[in-house]
Amino acid sequence: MYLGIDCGTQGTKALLVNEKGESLGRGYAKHELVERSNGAREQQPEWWVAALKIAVRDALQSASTTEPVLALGVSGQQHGLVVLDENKQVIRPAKLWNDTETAPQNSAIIERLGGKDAFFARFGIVPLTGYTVSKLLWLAEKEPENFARVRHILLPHEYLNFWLTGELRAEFGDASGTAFFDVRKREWTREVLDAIDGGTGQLFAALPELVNSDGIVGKLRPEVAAELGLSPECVVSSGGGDNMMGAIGTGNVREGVVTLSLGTSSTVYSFSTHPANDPTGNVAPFCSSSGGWLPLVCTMNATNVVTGTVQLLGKHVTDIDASLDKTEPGADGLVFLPYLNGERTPDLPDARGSLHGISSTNFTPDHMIRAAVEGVSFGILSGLDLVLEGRQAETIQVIGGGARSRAWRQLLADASGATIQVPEEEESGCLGAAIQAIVAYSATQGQPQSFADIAVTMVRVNPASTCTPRAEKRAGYDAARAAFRKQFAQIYSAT
Ligand SMILES: Nc1ncnc2c1ncn2[C@@H]1O[C@H](COP(=O)(O)OP(=O)(O)O)[C@@H](O)[C@H]1O
Ligand SMILES: O=C(CO)[C@@H](O)[C@H](O)COP(=O)(O)O
Repeated sequence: MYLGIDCGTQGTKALLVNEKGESLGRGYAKHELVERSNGAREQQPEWWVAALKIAVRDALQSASTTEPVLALGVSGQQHGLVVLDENKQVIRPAKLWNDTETAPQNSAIIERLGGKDAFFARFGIVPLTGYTVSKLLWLAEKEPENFARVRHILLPHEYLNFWLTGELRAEFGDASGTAFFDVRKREWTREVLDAIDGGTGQLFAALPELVNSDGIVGKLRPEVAAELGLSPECVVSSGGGDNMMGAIGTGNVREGVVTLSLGTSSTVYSFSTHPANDPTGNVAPFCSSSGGWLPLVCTMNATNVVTGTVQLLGKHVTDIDASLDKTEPGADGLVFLPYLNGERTPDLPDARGSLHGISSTNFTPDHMIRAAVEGVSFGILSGLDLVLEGRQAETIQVIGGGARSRAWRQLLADASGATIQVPEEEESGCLGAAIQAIVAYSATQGQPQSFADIAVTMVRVNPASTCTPRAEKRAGYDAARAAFRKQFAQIYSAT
């Protein structure tokens, strides 16, 4: 059997599968998250390791078979910065993808490279707040002693691969989210790092070697294998960013498939054979982890806003369906701009959330919950329009914790006009990582299999979760989206 591990923002999941795509066991452990009012969002890499151990242990204990795990793959939250010293020890907590404390450094690095247009022309990407590059400049400015000690730069999934195998390696999909990577040439860019370390070469020398998305990083360290209850012969694939692995796990390895994730972040993406060409940076031109590219829009506020709202009102996420069922599109005029953590798309790292249009008829918990769900959904549906360049999606694969809400899925169907499907295996990041492990393992056996072939066998839709769009609701959602855009423009058009 094969193991997929997904280190998300809120927790780490592990999934055991066979080559038919049947899940054989699973485990989960939560992470702590340090959030400060200045926008800092940090985690200790050792927390991910601790959660991985619990998740893998529980997956193995719950497994219906004792077959050996032949290969594993790791999916990880994108963009986080892990820095190691000369002894390969972690120097400080990782700043995460949703850290907005580094917004000034993001602007500064763009200016140092000649502005947004010049950055895009040279490297095919425009750094947004949250990408890895600004975290390095922040470290240089705010913690020069720590900066001087940096000898290795890793992303979260690469750190876990390092812990598992002892090898320092990177992979194209996750590397493309650093903004010190040329997404067109698929190689590291020294120029961007020179603008941070003054050309000493310190940072460029700290970059790991890149391996192909179907390649392997190594085998498990014997002591790690013993601790996890796995064989030291277990192969570790290159792994990748959680969106790249979610793409594989939803069959988004060919053009025409659309995936929308409702996790801590909300993301929407669709496989492409060429890099996205958006000089505004709104559509991220990331590489996929199955050989091509993955144009992607990410918003920083998703289930945190909805979960926070229901909890504030003394309710539970399972109450969302009832609130959506009891209220109509537009929440009777209540508009929730959901930028509690600042925002990445639109590019407003210092924004904050706000409620508008409160009246005596809509000032109820149900309307408040609908307004929160609509605020998050309208933001990511605008992202969908950007990724598809205005084309209508026929079906969308929805994943992440929010996909569990039947009424939220129906809202997405009604507002987008697309049929919403949920994969049979809900943990798409884990499944994608396991599929990648199978691809990598098959190559070591001299019988290489392709991502597309395996996805056809292993990725299935759960028909019971499908939601088809209701034409009679479309006008209400179009009006609600227009009201949302108008409110947004009133506040932010001058910025
Ligand atoms: N039925 C539900 N409806 C809406 N949100 C839910 C539901 N179940 C779980 N969630 C939310 O999903 C989030 C976790 O999603 P997940 O995709 O696992 O996040 P991440 O990968 O960022 O760690 C939590 O905020 C949780 O409250
Ligand atoms: O920054 C991005 C995408 O570019 C985020 O999607 C992170 O990869 C975090 O993912 P989740 O924890 O929400 O799954």
